[in-house]
Amino acid sequence: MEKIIVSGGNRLQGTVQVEGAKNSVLPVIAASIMASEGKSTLTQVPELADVDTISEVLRYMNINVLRDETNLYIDASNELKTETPFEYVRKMRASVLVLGPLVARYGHAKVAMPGGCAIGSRPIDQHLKGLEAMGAEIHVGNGYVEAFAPDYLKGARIYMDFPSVGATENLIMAAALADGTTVIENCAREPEIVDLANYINQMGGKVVGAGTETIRIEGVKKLHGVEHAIIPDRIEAGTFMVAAAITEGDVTIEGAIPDHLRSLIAKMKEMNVEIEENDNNVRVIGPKTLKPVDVKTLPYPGFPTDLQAQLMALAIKANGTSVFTETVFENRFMHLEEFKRMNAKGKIEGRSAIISGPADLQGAEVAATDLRAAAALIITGLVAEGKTTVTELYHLDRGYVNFEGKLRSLGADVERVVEETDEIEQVTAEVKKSLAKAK
Ligand SMILES: CC(=O)N[C@H]1[C@@H](OP(=O)(O)OP(=O)(O)OC[C@H]2O[C@@H](n3ccc(=O)[nH]c3=O)[C@H](O)[C@@H]2O)O[C@H](CO)[C@@H](O)[C@@H]1O
Ligand SMILES: C=C(OP(=O)(O)O)C(=O)O
Repeated sequence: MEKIIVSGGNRLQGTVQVEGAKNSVLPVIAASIMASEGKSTLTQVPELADVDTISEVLRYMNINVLRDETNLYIDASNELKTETPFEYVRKMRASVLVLGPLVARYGHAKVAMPGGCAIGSRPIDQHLKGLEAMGAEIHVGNGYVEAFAPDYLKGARIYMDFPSVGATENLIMAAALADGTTVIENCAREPEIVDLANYINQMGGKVVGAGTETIRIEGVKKLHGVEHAIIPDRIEAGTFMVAAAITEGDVTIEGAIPDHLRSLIAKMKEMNVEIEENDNNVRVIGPKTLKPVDVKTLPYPGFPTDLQAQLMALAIKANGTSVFTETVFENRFMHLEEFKRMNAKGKIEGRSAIISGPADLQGAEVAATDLRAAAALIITGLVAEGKTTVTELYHLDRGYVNFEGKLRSLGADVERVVEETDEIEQVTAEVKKSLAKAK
């Protein structure tokens, strides 16, 4: 098993480059399914486990997908399968994003139901309600969701119960090839939604209003492949901003778009962090003393749930009591128990976590509970006394490219090691070897 070992005490200094956004490239790759002509070339694609997983999904469907470092070449002009098996959804919930594009192009899709994950049940009722409004017949059973639209989808007016990111993306894609115009109200406004809309419009689609609470999509007959550059990952950028601040460092995050980070910048300034905004980067200088902060996670442009664990790490070092309220997911404070193993002080009350700082952080063995918690625990290890070991790194690799290497380039004492297999595993391996010889 792999683990990351980080030794506390080093200030981070220098420049780090942000990758393309995981939460943009996944829906964009899903949308490429709708290109019945031509090929798509996606650039600034992050080399993440989730990108490999969704690429496997597309190959299963008979789509040609080739990767060359941060470029992805997709040719969906073949006749495609309209089903995807559980094995992919098990690895990555975002596989459900192929539902909308498949129903839009073929009038049929059968996709394994995405289970929940550690942070919550994460149902897809909003996705299905919108597809039904566009005329799809939905069957759920045996762990699968199947959508039928033999006369293809029709434009509709859809009011979302709340601004679900994935549901907004699935419905934009479904509407792009529907017959007529669709209006989606109370939809998500994330920058990744705007990036998806831009890609679909480059393909020949007609999407207007992305980034606002109402999006209007005029269905077209067909879409074609295009070249598209993925926007920078605001969550990775924010993660490195916190890493700089917590170590009293001085780091420039190249590629960060300040306008995508307004809520984090505001909260970090409240905590006495110095932040310099430039067109294509953000410079962060961490203070000797941090002030506490109150944060409530909300749909964009509110404070992002994906930066909650990271800012909590910073609050653990602040002089005073901070309150974090998580309104997006029902179970996204599991990292607090791991922080407490490092001598952090905090407790959960309902949907809020109360953090009492500053803590005298001690290195410990901790386990990642989701991909953002993984990053937050490593960041906390940067300022703990002694060594911190972080396991369950498959979480981290879903959302960060070479996280420990980038931290090392900024001066951190951090390495990824492969844990020696334990005795039972070693004995098992030896027995297997002997049996093989005996045959
Ligand atoms: C690949 C990707 O882009 N992932 C992001 C996306 O996830 P995802 O698209 O899954 O997040 P949603 O915005 O859909 O979910 C927000 C909340 O709504 C609930 N919900 C969602 C859909 C639905 O039909 N019914 C329902 O109840 C979810 O369980 C969750 O509690 O947005 C989240 C919220 O910004 C981010 O944390 C994730 O990083
Ligand atoms: C929750 C996240 O991603 P996903 O929706 O892919 O699980 C995240 O990026 O923090």
